Amino acid sequence: MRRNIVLIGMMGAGKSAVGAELSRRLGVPLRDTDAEIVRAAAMSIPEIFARDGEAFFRARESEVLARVLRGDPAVISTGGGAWMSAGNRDLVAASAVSVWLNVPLPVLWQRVRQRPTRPLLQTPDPRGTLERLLADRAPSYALAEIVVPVDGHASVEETATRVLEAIRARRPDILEPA
Ligand SMILES: Nc1ncnc2c1ncn2[C@@H]1O[C@H](COP(=O)(O)OP(=O)(O)O)[C@@H](O)[C@H]1O
Ligand SMILES: O=C(O)C1=C[C@@H](OP(=O)(O)O)[C@@H](O)[C@H](O)C1
Ligand SMILES: [Mg+2]
Repeated sequence: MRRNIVLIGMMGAGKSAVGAELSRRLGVPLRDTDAEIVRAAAMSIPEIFARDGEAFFRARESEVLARVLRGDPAVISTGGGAWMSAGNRDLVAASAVSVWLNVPLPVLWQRVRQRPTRPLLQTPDPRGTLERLLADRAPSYALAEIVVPVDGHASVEETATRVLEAIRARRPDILEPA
């Protein structure tokens, strides 16, 4: 593989799960920015948000993203907010292909509703919050180099196949051996 593959999209889009499947298939490491932040801080994401705030988390996220982009080609699963920073988008564009997993709101909601792991959804109306975040972020996500629409029926494996097909169609160079 000749370039990093960076998965972007909303909470629950499948960036972590599909990223893991892609890394297995491609035989390259998976770098999940949330997991790297949690490991370095030795705290969970809700703990980091509660103790240090979102701005602190975003700063660590940008540092981790820059570091993993400099490494050997990998599949990089970002957190849903990473793509909202223009600086992060520019960094990704310089050394990676960006792939938006575009998942409809009802599917996202089904996946994230029971989980206390996403501090941004700890609101009185988490579905409304998710809907507003999607509306705010979709125009930025649409700037991704590759957009993969994912419906609620596609498994993680099928979604990984769709991603590889989309990359082969748009950027066949990327999947050649480095
Ligand atoms: N295509 C899919 N089909 C079924 N379940 C999925 C799919 N993608 C993700 N999931 C499940 O949805 C949940 C959220 O996925 P995750 O990979 O953590 O999303 P993200 O990292 O984008 O927030 C996980 O429980 C995951 O197993
Ligand atoms: O959308 C966001 O702003 C966030 C998404 C989360 O990652 P996932 O997209 O992997 O859930 C995590 O980075 C944090 O809770 C903030
Ligand atoms: Mg994730």
